[in-house]
Amino acid sequence: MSGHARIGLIGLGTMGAALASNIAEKGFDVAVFNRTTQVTRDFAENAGDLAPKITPTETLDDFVAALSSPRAIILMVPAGDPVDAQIEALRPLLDDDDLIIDCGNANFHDTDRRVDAHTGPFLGVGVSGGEEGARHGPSIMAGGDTEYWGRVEDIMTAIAAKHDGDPCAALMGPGGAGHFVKMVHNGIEYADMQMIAEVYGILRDGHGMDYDAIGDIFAAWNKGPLESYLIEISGKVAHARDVATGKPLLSVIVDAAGQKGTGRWTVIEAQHRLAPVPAIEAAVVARNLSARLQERAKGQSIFGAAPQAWDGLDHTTLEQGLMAGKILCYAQGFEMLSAATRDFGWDLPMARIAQIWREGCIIRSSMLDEMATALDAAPGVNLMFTDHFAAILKDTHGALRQVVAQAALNGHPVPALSSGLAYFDMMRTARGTADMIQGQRDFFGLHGFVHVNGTDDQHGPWAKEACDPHC
Ligand SMILES: NC(=O)C1=CN([C@@H]2O[C@H](COP(=O)(O)OP(=O)(O)OC[C@H]3O[C@@H](n4cnc5c(N)ncnc54)[C@H](OP(=O)(O)O)[C@@H]3O)[C@@H](O)[C@H]2O)C=CC1
Ligand SMILES: O=C(CO)[C@H](O)[C@H](O)COP(=O)(O)O
Repeated sequence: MSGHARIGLIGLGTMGAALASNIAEKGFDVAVFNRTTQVTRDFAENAGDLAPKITPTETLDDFVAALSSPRAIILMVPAGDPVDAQIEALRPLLDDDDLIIDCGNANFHDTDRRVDAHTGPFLGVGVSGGEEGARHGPSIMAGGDTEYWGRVEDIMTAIAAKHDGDPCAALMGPGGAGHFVKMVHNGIEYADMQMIAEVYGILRDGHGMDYDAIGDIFAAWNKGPLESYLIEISGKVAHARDVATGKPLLSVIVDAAGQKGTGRWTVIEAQHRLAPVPAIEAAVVARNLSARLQERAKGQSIFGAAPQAWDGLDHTTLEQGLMAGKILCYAQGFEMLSAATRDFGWDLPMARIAQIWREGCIIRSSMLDEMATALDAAPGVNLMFTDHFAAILKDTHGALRQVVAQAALNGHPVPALSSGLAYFDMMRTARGTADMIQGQRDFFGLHGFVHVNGTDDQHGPWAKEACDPHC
């Protein structure tokens, strides 16, 4: 038996409820189901004008029966076991050709596994934009077969954010490609957020500014080259007040960052791909360290507080330093996507990825439009070497250096900004210091090195002398 709803959605939490409303608002009939039935009832009751497009269901059988055939079902439940359990519960109720679409933040390895299991048509789709994005237009990164994407592309492009009319939704490639791109998006998100937090720390502890003044600076930067969602909300967060006490909100938030895993996955996967993403690594490490509240308090009691007040850097230097840092973390993210293209035989559409990140997602930024243009003009080139961004980095890396140097001299931890700078400096140093690493490796393990004359598998004098007492 098949019903009339064009698509189904399971999981009416923060994202699922917003996504279902978005789908209904765009004119598609949507059937919904939630593990806790009262949530479904509340959702339906509060649907207002959208109610005629929404079919609330209270059993999986009714949910499946409400869908038109071939069915398409979005899962918006926590990643991991809940997704497998939901698939297992659904498949016996479905026809062989019915499509399941996991729109949560799945680990792309899980998505690959689910596709390879061949239990039925499956798409792994990364969705970014938080609740607001899901409700009014997220960025959508899909992975799977072109045919399956084709079945729901009209819905996905209708609900997606638009940039000058261009939907921020696209098929990234087969299997886990969509969730891979979403994972890297989140890795960039971590680094971008961390860099902003580091500059906030300099303004608060170095310059001694109050929260409103810091909010004003972020608001001003949001009108310039740093214009982005994360800068915008950082200004709003700095201006916000705690409802209970009336104090600045930031002053009452414990400085221990949460994390659900996508940043960590990015870093682990980057190591497997030999893709250097030091700013993202630094951001993950910073979140881990932030959670060590007692140890940090102990450290302060032993060594004294680290952040020292100092005369400060002018705001333009901070703004430019943050610009350079931001470009370098996006460059690292795109390089990781290139590594996946190479290693997995995917053909990730770099410029298109930058395009679909221009609106809707958490890392949306005015720079992404320029990144899309730069990556389109120079396919396969590291973003930092493209004409446009190389020119900006030439103008701004000095500011980043000043920020990092002054922060270090005054005891302000700026791990992501300094990792960004180290990446920049390594990537602009033709002859680095790995000759010493190779010499050391050959000395203790006869691992061999490449001679500058081009001959490989060379050894130092210790090889011939079987490591006599002088070597
Ligand atoms: N929040 C965000 O900003 C974003 C989240 N995501 C991803 O979207 C997915 C959903 O996140 P979000 O909406 O925030 O989560 P919520 O916690 O708000 O909602 C989770 C939903 O999943 C249901 N659920 C939980 N566990 C199970 C289970 N074992 N079996 C079946 N249903 C279950 C819950 O039902 P019940 O009411 O019964 O508890 C609820 O409807 C996650 O993968 C998340 O990482 C992606 C982008 C942004
Ligand atoms: O995917 C998202 C944004 O793009 C989610 O909000 C995700 O939860 C953010 O990651 P974390 O919780 O680890 O900060």
